[in-house]
Amino acid sequence: MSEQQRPTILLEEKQRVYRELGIVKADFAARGWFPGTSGNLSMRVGDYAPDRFVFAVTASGKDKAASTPEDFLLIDETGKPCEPTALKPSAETLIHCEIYRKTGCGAIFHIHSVYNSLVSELFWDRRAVPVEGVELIKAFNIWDEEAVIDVPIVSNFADIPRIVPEVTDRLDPRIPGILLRKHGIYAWGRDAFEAKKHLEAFEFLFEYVYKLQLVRGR
Ligand SMILES: CSCCC(=O)C(=O)COP(=O)(O)O
Ligand SMILES: [Zn+2]
Repeated sequence: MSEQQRPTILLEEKQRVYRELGIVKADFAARGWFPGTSGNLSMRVGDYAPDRFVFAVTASGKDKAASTPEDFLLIDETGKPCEPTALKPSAETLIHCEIYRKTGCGAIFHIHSVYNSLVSELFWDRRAVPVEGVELIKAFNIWDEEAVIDVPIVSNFADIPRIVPEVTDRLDPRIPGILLRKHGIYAWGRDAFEAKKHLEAFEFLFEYVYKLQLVRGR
């Protein structure tokens, strides 16, 4: 996107988004959701447009439990920084771009946890984690009696651009999340509040599904 075409980002809007992401980052770090510098967060900045947008994303490889003035940078829809910066965007920025493009969401949170990694491997043969009739499915605004959902799982590759088409193919408009095999989960929502709600629900459900398997001796 050329300098001229780029939507104007108000300084106050950028600061508001950085502040909000900083609060989420500290919260998730306190829960142990960023082991070994893993995980990344992003949030849209400015006006929404389906094919032209800007978002703030975490800088790559940082200790996400620490709070510094260099935690976030602005990225355009192609995955490139929108302002001159020495910071490196998250290595997984292209996955964020694709999720924004496909879903129109406002915030995306990615974490690695033991339970999301376990279920992504346990159910790899089905390419989805089935969750049956658990109340917390309602967190995804699915209110059917005894609802059954399938949380998609896609291959994980060291080469991130190879993951992008897998995400494109498997995104389910009803399910605001996707698992990368033996890697972690991406969860999203209209805003940071909703993305966090979805992520918390996924993590609860993955722990439940895993423990249910154990209890049933499978
Ligand atoms: C050490 S974790 C490996 C990379 C990863 O999966 C991740 O979530 C963090 O990458 P980033 O570049 O966003 O720090
Ligand atoms: Zn990751």
